[in-house]
Amino acid sequence: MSLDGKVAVVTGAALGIGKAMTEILLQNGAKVALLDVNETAGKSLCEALMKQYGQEKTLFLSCDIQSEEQTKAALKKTSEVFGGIDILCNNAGILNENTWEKTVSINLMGVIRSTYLALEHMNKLNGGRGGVIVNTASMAGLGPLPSCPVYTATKHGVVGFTRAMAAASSASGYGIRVNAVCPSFVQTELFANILDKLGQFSHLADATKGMVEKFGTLSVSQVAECLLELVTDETKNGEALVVTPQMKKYMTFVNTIQ
Ligand SMILES: NC(=O)C1=CN([C@@H]2O[C@H](COP(=O)(O)OP(=O)(O)OC[C@H]3O[C@@H](n4cnc5c(N)ncnc54)[C@H](O)[C@@H]3O)[C@@H](O)[C@H]2O)C=CC1
Ligand SMILES: CC/C=C\CC(=O)/C=C/C=C\C=C\C=C\[C@@H](O)[C@@H](O)C/C=C\CCC(=O)O
Repeated sequence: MSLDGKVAVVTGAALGIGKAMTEILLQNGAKVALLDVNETAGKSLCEALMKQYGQEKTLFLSCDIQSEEQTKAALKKTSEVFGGIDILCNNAGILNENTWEKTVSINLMGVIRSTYLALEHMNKLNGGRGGVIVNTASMAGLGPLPSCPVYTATKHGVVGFTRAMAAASSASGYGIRVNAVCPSFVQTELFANILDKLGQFSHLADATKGMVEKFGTLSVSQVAECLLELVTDETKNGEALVVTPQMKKYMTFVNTIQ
C-alpha cells in the first residue's frame, strides 16, 4: 500500500515511539494527525514538522484517549481537515504500577475506544475507505514482565483485542486490517522512568534490569520501521510483529482448543 495521499492518526504522537511513527509516515507521503495529551510537546513537534513537510501535511490535536468526547472530536476534526482516515496508530500508553487503574484506562481501554471511534470513519460499511490499524503492544503482551503485572495485562489485552478485531473485520467486510507491533525495551521517556513506576514490585527492579541486559534496547526508529511494514504490507492482518535488537519475527499462535 502506498502512503501517498493517505491520512494517518497517531495517538501519543508527541514523544518517543509515536513521534518516530509520525515522522516515518510523513517521510513516506502520508498526512498525519498527531493526537497527544501533552500539548506543549505536541504543538512544538507539529510546528517543526509543518516546516519540514508543509502546513497541509500535519495537524496537532490535544486529546486524552481516556476521554470519549476528546477522542471523538479529534477523529472528527481529522476527517474534516484531511477528508477521511486510512491509518490509525494506537500508540499512546503509560507504565505505572502505582496507578494501575490509569494504566488500564489508557493502555487497554484507550486502544479499544480509539479503535471503535475510528471505525466510524474507516469502516467501508459506513462509507469509509477501509485501511489499517496498528496497535503498539509490547513483548509484555506475549509473555510476563513480573515487575509490572498490570502493564503486562494491558498489553496482553491489546494483543488479544488486535487478533479478535482483525478476525471480526475480515468476517464483516470492514476493509480494515488490524495488527500489533510488540517491541522489547525501547529508548524513550517511558523506559527511562520505569524504576520509579514499579510500585509494590519495586523489589523486582534488579530482575527487570537483568531483562534489559538480556534483550538490549531498541531505537524508536527500529519500531517505526516495523509500523511501516505492517501498514504497507496488505497481506498482514491479525499479526503480532515482535522486534528486539537481535530479531524481528511474526508470532505464531497455537489454538489450544482444537
Ligand atoms: N519504551 C519501551 O520500552 C516500550 C514501549 N512500548 C509502548 O509504546 C507506546 C509508546 O511508549 P513510549 O514512546 O515508550 O512512551 P513515551 O512516554 O515516550 O511517549 C508516550 C506518549 O503518549 C502520550 N500519552 C500518554 N497518555 C496519553 C493519553 N491518555 N492520551 C494521549 N496521549 C497520551 C504521552 O504524552 C507521550 O507523548 C506505549 O504504548 C508503550 O506501552 C512497548 C514496548 C516497549
Ligand atoms: C519494564 C517495562 C519497560 C518498558 C515497557 C515495555 O513494554 C518493555 C518490554 C520489554 C520486554 C519484555 C519482555 C518479556 C519477556 C518474557 O515475557 C518472555 O516470555 C517473552 C515472551 C515472548 C517473546 C516472543 C518469542 O520470542 O516467543
